[in-house]
Amino acid sequence: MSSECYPEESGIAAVKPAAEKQGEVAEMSAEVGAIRRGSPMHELHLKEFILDNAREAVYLIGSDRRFVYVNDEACHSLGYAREELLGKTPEDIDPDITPELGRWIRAQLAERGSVTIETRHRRHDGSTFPVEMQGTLFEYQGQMVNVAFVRDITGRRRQKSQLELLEHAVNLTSDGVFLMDENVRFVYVNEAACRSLGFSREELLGKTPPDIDPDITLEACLDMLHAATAEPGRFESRHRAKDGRIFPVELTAVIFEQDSRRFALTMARDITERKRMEDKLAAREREFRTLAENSPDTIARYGRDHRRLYVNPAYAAQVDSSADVLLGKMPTECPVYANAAEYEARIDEVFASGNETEFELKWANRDGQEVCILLRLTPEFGKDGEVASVLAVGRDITELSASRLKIHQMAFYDALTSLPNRALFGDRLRQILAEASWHGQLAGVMMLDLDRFKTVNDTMGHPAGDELLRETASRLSSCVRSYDTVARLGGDEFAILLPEIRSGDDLGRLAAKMLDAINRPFVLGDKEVFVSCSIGITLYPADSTESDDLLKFADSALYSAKRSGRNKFCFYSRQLTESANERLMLESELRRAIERKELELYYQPKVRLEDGALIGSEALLRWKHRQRGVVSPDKFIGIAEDSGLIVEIGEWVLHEACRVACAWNGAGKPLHKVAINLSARQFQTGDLVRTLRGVLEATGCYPEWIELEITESLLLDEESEVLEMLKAFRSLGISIAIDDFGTGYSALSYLARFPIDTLKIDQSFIRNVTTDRYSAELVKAIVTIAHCLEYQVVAEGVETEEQAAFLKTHGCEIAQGYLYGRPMPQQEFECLPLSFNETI
Ligand SMILES: Nc1nc2c(ncn2[C@@H]2O[C@@H]3COP(=O)(O)O[C@H]4[C@@H](O)[C@H](n5cnc6c(=O)[nH]c(N)nc65)O[C@@H]4COP(=O)(O)O[C@H]3[C@H]2O)c(=O)[nH]1
Repeated sequence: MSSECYPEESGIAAVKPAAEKQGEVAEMSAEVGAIRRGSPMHELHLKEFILDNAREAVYLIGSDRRFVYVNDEACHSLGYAREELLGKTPEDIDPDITPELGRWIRAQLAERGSVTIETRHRRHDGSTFPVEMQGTLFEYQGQMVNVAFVRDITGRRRQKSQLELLEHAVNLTSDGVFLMDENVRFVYVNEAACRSLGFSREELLGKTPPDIDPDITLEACLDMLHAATAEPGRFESRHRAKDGRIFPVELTAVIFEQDSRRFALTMARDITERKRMEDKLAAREREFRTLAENSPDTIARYGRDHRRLYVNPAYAAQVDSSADVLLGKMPTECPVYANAAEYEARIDEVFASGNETEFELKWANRDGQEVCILLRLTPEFGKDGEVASVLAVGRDITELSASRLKIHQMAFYDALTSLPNRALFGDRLRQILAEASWHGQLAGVMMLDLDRFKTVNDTMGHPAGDELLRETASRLSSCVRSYDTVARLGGDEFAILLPEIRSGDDLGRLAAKMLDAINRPFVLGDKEVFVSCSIGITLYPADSTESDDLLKFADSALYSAKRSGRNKFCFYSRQLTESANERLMLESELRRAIERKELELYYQPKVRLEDGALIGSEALLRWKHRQRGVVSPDKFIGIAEDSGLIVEIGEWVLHEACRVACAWNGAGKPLHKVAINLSARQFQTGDLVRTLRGVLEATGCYPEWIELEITESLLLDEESEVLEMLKAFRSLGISIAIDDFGTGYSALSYLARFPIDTLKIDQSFIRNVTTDRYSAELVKAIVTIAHCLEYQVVAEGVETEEQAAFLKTHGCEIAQGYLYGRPMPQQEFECLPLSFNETI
């Protein structure tokens, strides 16, 4: 809108009238006036014809501001009949003419003779449309006449707004837009083009590309314009800004024709930042190459198809190959890695996740040695943000891996047998219990130890002991399934973990199999050795769900197996635990029993069956506990043996028994032998002979006044040492009795080799001797064999006269049992008669 002729706020554009048109219209209007006032008819018709066929609407406005003439176009464009329009005023058809505008138009006409404005006209149906109205005022025959030519500018307005929209859009792009005519002069540039070069639009228009591009000539531009096809071309060049600054640009040019004229449209993008990034990338790539080529670590780059895109010299050297061979190959192709498939899977993983990962790659080198490489796979991202390649950096950790394995082996495996050790067993146990709990499965834990390991170790030496352990480990392992665990906990103690079992019976069967396996002879050096083992078994979850408890329970079951004669297996029961706790308590109290003088010896008479004479006694230990009362030896001797307290207690017993033997023997008195029980543990200290000698000396007891009672198992367990000690006792003049004969191995063969004087038939045979034929026959056989070997026979647990009579009849010399008296204190014993013939 031009502000020179109309107030801006009116919103109506005023346009200067063309001078020629002004003259023509004035003349025509004058003619119209003349016609009305009686000009010749043909002229009148001609002029009316011209006006009615004009493209513009024509209104002739009289001095009273009413239309005195309108042409056809005026009627047509407004939808009125001529009669309807004539007599109307401009305000009737123009909704925008306010009184103020009307005054302004009139003033313009009065002052300048003409006025052009853009306004709106309203049709008969009420719709409006934009128009350009040109009014001219002139005086005709003393009258002021105004003729208005009105043109519908709807199309022009639309075109204009489209152009404005286009311009706005072009200005929004950050790329510079240059439109060049056939002389490659800029005929249009957008704001971005001005901004990037620092020129105003006016400065740029009319310039040519060489004015802003130091790398191009006008001739080249013209050649391009005239030679180029309509296909857009893209190339890089440089632009020079108004201040002389030169910067890189990417140009996209397209040539087109319009109204037979050639134009070139060029879009220019400032690529300073991109170039900087590319330079930076190139520098980084150079840097990477220098580092990679000189790195002692192996470096390889992989594409999405697992094929190598790059390998550094260290890589080629390590696999003893060359880049030519390695490039383009996949890990599964070359070189042959043990876990190449995992390698490729890891590459896929990095491509998919975009995260780096690490793993150990193993392969055999040229010499067949296993090489271990720690590989780190790192994603390399492309411009699109996607992983473009994966970089694999490898470090040789063969030595580290070997020492790590060794440390692991040392920490979790037993060096001698290579079995898992206690720590690993504990770990696996916890893990298996967690799994068993999740899957609702049963599991078994066994504790096993060898019954005669100490003997082998002591008599055949440690190398033989080691061999025995190794062979035991191998036999046990061969008894179990691959997913069971056999561990060596220390010494001759083994533990077995058995997941996924069906029932306790499975464990029983397996334990029996293990007993058999260990019972087979072991060849140690050039000797054949027979060993047995004891096994304790506990069951998850029946016995406990806690790993520590299960170990403890298996241990107490093992103890129980040992107590019940060895070469056996035993299941854990709650009673076992309770008795174990009880044992622990008793053990601590037993330690104080001697100093508190709670121990006492009772004596049970031994009677010669032939004449009923009291010929001796057996010293039997009693513990008079402050709270518990008299504690039976069955309850505490075992504890004393296991804890080692038996050595001290045994010495006290020897002292006490010898002291009493002195009292009951001597001048004028018949011989009274006091039998003293010795436990196997006392033999193991090695000091027993010296101790006994010392006691005899200290008490003044004669060796023939005492007899030592040992069990058969002692003869089996500790063969050579025991034999030596027994010989020493014999040489001192002390007699030896085998206690509880018949309950153990009853292997008579060994008896002959030991210096034994007496066999004591176990009371279990005597109990039924008169009622059970088998017991009777057995007792008779024992008596016969004993006599053959020149041993004396003592029958234990004689409770009835019938039993005594049977024994007497069958040649048993001595009897002991409640029939003659229960074990009793010394004073009470001293009141016994010297012969039982009359009393019984
Ligand atoms: N039912 C029945 N039992 C009879 C009869 N006659 C004797 N007895 C019991 O049979 C056991 C015989 O002792 P033992 O076989 O040497 O078996 C002994 C022995 O092995 C051990 N013991 C006792 N005192 C000592 C000791 O001072 N040192 C060692 N190492 N062991 C001892 O304790 C075991 C048990 O001793 P006690 O309880 O005193 O039990 C004694 C005795 O009281 C009878 O007619 N009927």
